[in-house]
Amino acid sequence: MNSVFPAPSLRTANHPPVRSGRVGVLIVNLGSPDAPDVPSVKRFLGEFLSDKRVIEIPAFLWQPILKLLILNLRPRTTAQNYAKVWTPEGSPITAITRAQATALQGAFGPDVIVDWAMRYGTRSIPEQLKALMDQGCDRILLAPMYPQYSAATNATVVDAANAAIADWRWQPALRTLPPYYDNPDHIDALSDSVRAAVAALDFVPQLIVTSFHGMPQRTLDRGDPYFCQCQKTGRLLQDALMRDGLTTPVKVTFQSRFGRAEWLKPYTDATLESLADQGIHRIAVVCPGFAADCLETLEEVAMEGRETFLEHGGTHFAYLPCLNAGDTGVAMLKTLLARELAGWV
Ligand SMILES: C=CC1=C(C)c2cc3[nH]c(cc4nc(cc5[nH]c(cc1n2)c(C)c5CCC(=O)O)C(CCC(=O)O)=C4C)c(C)c3C=C
Ligand SMILES: [Fe+2]
Ligand SMILES: [Fe+2]
Repeated sequence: MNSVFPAPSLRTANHPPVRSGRVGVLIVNLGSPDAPDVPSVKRFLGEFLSDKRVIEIPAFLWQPILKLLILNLRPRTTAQNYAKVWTPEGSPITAITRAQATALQGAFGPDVIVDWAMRYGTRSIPEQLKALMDQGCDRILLAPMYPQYSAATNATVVDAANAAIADWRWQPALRTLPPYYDNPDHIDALSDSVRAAVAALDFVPQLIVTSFHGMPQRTLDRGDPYFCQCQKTGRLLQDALMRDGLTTPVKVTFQSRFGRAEWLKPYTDATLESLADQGIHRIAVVCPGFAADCLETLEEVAMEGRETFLEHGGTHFAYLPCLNAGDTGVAMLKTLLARELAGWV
């Protein structure tokens, strides 16, 4: 067989110069507008909310609502909210995702390039996949920064990557980091970070509220595992905190409801309104569904959530940050990613 393949003409052909043999790791998060202003937010929301994985309503019904109503009304408020959390390095989620990739650069050896991309907005998945391929990465590990799987987050990252390489002649081999909601390294990192943050407070919380991003209830009915994975993260976090001597109860809630349909319950805002009536006046809130702090955690929970709780009889509120690019979070990501790179490096 070897003597007839490849054909002699191909054996002697001059191949254009190519680089190969390296491995890429692409950290991916959701994305942000380029600036906290109305045109940028409109562009960002236009792309994000046109994704059929995010809004599961037929386009002929949804697009008129999006274009005529949502994109004319929502960007003003959303831009004001972004302005409250914007940093000199840009949107928090962008700055933190960049810092995570920087911290992981070199962690897997000289032939593994760690890069980052956003599913929506600037620094797109197609651009960064191309950049990795141009640097010789013919094997790429996609790493969606979502601990719990949902079609609206993880699946759309894989869709975008597959669409990006669909017309390439030489495609890289792709792997995907699985959801890590119950991974012991993740749970330990969460538990360590929550314990350290609680120990640094000047009050003793009666309850730890975990606030996960919400999803429409019908996504659960249709088989999305997100709700159950959030519940399991909450339960395992409770167990790990108990094991390590913090007996404060943990409650799972869901934030960021969008639209009028029923979303996963209990809602974070309604919970914060009702806790004081149940005798709970001192709480710590943490968002274990987010690998990086962002608009939803910093504005909606740490700012608005605090106000809601204090206005409804609460006396002490602490927001505990996400794992972000801190040592604990980066060490955890390094362990998880190294496991997925097995056989490649
Ligand atoms: C962590 C997982 C996330 C899930 C699940 C999710 C589902 C989901 N989100 C919307 C609508 C919006 N989300 C918005 C912001 C936003 N969402 C996530 C993550 C998840 N979303 C993040 C990390 C962010 C913040 C991005 C940032 O720039 O900081 C927004 C924009 C803000 C606003 O206008 O309120 C919308 C809208 C839906 C409909 C949905 C599930 C189907
Ligand atoms: Fe969202
Ligand atoms: Fe929100």
